[in-house]
Amino acid sequence: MPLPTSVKLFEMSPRDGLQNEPGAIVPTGTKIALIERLAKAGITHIEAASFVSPKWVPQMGDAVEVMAGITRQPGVVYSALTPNLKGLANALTVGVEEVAVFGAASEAFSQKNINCSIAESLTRFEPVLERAREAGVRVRGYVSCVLGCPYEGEIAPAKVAEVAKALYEMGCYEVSLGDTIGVGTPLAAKRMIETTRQQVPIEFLAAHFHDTYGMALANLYAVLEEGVSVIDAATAGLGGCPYAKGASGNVATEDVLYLLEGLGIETGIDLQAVIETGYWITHELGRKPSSKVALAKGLSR
Ligand SMILES: CC(C)(COP(=O)([O-])OP(=O)([O-])OC[C@H]1O[C@@H](n2cnc3c(N)ncnc32)[C@H](O)[C@@H]1OP(=O)([O-])[O-])[C@@H](O)C(=O)NCCC(=O)NCCSC(=O)C[C@@](C)(O)CC(=O)[O-]
Repeated sequence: MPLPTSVKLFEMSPRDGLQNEPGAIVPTGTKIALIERLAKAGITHIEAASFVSPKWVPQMGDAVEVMAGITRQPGVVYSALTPNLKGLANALTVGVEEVAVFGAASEAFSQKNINCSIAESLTRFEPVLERAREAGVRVRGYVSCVLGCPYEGEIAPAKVAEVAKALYEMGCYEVSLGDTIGVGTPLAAKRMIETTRQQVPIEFLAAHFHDTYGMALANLYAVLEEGVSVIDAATAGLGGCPYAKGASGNVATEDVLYLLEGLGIETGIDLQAVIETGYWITHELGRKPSSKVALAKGLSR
């Protein structure tokens, strides 16, 4: 299949990037400033917060304040995770226009992450989608562990396809496929997409790859060749997974943009502005970006 001519980049750093940040809670003002910088760099889809239990994920405990505090730019979608009706109700109080539900292709991961089985999670999501529809809010769906699970090991592509199909048929406008612990390789990624696209049209699938084994860019190239045109990424490669030792964050936005620019694929995003944002947020967190492109290019000023 020819490569897509344009790609929608879904920025994950304020949510997936910061949710596992160890140590002190990142100040609300820093989260808001990050989101505003990302929008200024030309990113049009930003996962800004997570309305989950603060007991489970303390870093996301200020979701209401973050969403309410952003100066919203026209044309930018600020999305948030909502695992259940309580999360959605909280999100609606601050006028979200898009939310996401998140399931898994692994039973064990589903239990660890959201305290229920895959089947129970799908039953739980149904009223969330119904209520969101009534409120005019779009819902994205996630499937975790699509290329491997920290507890179950290999995951069958057919199981990924089954969960993705359930989310799509429930009304998710897009289903993002997460290599949560970054264990995938290009052939496995290709096979997983080949199987899943038989159940969900390719234009409704997104790739959400973590870079633990340094394979994320290779995996992305493999699925671009399959026709995937939505990529999730986190500026500076922020993030990790509490359930997988040594797991690193999402593939870095800077690295994805450099790859796409090299392939002549449009994103409308200013790479240098993202690099500067990556240096700024990692400085706030007391470290350096993990993006190779950011480290190679450095700061222009
Ligand atoms: C889903 C639950 C809530 C179930 O957790 P539970 O304990 O089974 O829920 P519950 O309904 O029994 O409620 C227990 C308590 O939590 C409260 N509660 C219940 N819901 C909410 C809510 N929405 N917001 C705030 N509070 C909530 C509820 O009110 C109650 O409070 P208490 O009476 O004890 O004081 C919990 O397991 C949870 O919050 N899990 C979130 C885990 C998480 O955020 N993981 C990271 C995101 S997923 C991810 O990163 C993967 C992804 C998407 O990036 C893709 C990839 O890479 O694979």
